[in-house]
Amino acid sequence: MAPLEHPGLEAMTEATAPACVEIERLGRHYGLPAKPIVALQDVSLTVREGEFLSLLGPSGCGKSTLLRCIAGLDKPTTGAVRVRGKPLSGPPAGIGMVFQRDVLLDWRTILDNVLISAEFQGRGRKENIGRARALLERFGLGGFADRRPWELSGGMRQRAAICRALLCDPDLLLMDEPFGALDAMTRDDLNVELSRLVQLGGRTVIFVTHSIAEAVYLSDRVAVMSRSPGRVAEVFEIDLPRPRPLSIRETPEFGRHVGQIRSLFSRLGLVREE
Ligand SMILES: Nc1ncnc2c1ncn2[C@@H]1O[C@H](COP(=O)(O)OP(=O)(O)OP(=O)(O)O)[C@@H](O)[C@H]1O
Repeated sequence: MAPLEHPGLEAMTEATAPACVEIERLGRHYGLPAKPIVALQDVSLTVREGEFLSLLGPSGCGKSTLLRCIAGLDKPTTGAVRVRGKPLSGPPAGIGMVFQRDVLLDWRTILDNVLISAEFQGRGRKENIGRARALLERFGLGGFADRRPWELSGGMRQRAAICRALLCDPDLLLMDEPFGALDAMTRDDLNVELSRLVQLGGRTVIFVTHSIAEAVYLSDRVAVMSRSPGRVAEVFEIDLPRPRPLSIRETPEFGRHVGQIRSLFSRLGLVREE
């Protein structure tokens, strides 16, 4: 069974770690060339190995489009994405993806839903059962392996979706607003679990969210996107120490990061100040 951790990378600093994802002057237009919908324009960004980067911005600014381009599920109109130096021509090897909705198959057990990613990658089911069970255990679903998705709460289903994404030990994890539909307590719970996972090893994570506090809590850097057309307006370093207990959200340093980002939101006209 492959280890759940990625030892080694944690010692690297942001400056010394090699680039994992390089986005260069990326543009994505939809619709007719005569009347295009410009979802993204001139986006350049580098995400380093082992880094947790959040894409933060209002609805419709192109966060999901950018994530799909990185996942090789959508093709840029202009510019390029390289993963570990290679230009994309489809989903790159070694990625895991978690979507806004859990997309579990109702007719399969939770264990079999988790094992789907091994099946997709042509890996043996039997060889991966132990790892799938270990992941379910770690995410508090040990007793639910034989249940069907409709027997679980929204938070439990999303946990199962995360286990599925982690099964093949991806070194690049792409998460498209995975906790957006959850209640605040479940969201806090999963934020803590994800933060622990990041702490364990040097997995690179790109995480889409609408929530400033969630982005600050989880990330090493936060890229704030502006709307129409979607661009990266500014990238913020979050130098809060890890591990990060939830109580870090009550510290002045946390408040300072949130305040800086909120003030950019305000300057960009993304929030209304009464
Ligand atoms: N397949 C598509 N065809 C046409 N337009 C699209 C398509 N996908 C996205 N768009 C448009 O591109 C823009 C960016 O959409 P996208 O879903 O990437 O935004 P988002 O920031 O992820 O939004 P949300 O936070 O609401 O999920 C929107 O104007 C959307 O209507």
